[in-house]
Amino acid sequence: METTPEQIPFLDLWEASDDDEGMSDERWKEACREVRDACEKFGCFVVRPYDGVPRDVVEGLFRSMKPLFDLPLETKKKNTNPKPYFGYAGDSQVVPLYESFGVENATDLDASETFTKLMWPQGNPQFCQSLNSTSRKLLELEMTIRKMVFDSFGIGNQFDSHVRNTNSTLRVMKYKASPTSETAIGLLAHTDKNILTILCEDEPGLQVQSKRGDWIYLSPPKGSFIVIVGESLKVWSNGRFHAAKHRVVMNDRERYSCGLFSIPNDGWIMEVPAEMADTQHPLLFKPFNFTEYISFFYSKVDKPKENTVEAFAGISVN
Ligand SMILES: O=C(O)CCC(=O)C(=O)O
Ligand SMILES: [Fe+2]
Repeated sequence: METTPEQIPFLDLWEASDDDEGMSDERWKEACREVRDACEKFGCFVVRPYDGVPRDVVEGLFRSMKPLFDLPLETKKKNTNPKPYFGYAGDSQVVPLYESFGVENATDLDASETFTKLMWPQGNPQFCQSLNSTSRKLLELEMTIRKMVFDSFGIGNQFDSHVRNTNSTLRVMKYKASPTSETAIGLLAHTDKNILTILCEDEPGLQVQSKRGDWIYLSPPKGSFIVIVGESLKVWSNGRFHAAKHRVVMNDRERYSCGLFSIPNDGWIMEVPAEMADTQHPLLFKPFNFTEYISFFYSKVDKPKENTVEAFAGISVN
């Protein structure tokens, strides 16, 4: 049977909004519905370029990423972090084309300066400025989308306390081109464990798996933002949202990307809000410590590869 190819939604969230006035109430409500719908159906959507994140901010970061990845390996390795993928990652046999740096709380100027100093002890103000401004702008976008999610369920009053229990990390990534004429895996299929991920890329390569199981190749217009629902938000939504599985597939061009990840604070006990469970939506997750879940995920204990959060904190409903 022929089926029509699925399309990841492209949202023009700021369509028809006045720069000074922002979004009208009406438009805000509509945007909340669009965001919720995309999170439920796909766990992923694209936000088209808009003035809130000026193009030159992210482009400035992309320009300084090549010199960053060209630094000597022993310098790059100075960016250490005990959490997997939060420091420098590279030189991996599993994903040989992939390399990345995580910068925790890069929205704080101090954190951006510390990272820059580690990489360029003589200083690199342009890089530091780009890293910090991009992180701030992407976090603003993340918070707007997160607020839309809360408002879409009528619990916008819980947004501030949620934000207080979260932090953010900026990750910059480089993927080498495929070494052969065939495509090659840049990053293995996975779901993100955090709340929301906002990605920017200079070349396409990201594929998202639909609920039906098809891999959808995303090739959004330059300057767009790809939003991915993480498992923490899926839990928060009591399973209404889909944490989209995604991967990177490389062709003959190298690729740079950066992502802003909103993340539960260490030790935070994550709980489904009471408003999200009712007779039609029985409670699917018991409260759990986010840090313990991450340790479980990366531990060697026998666990399912899929639906790991269900195995850790799921309540079975019959
Ligand atoms: O490089 C990308 O576009 C995807 C990166 C990603 O999925 C991740 O870091 O979790
Ligand atoms: Fe990811």
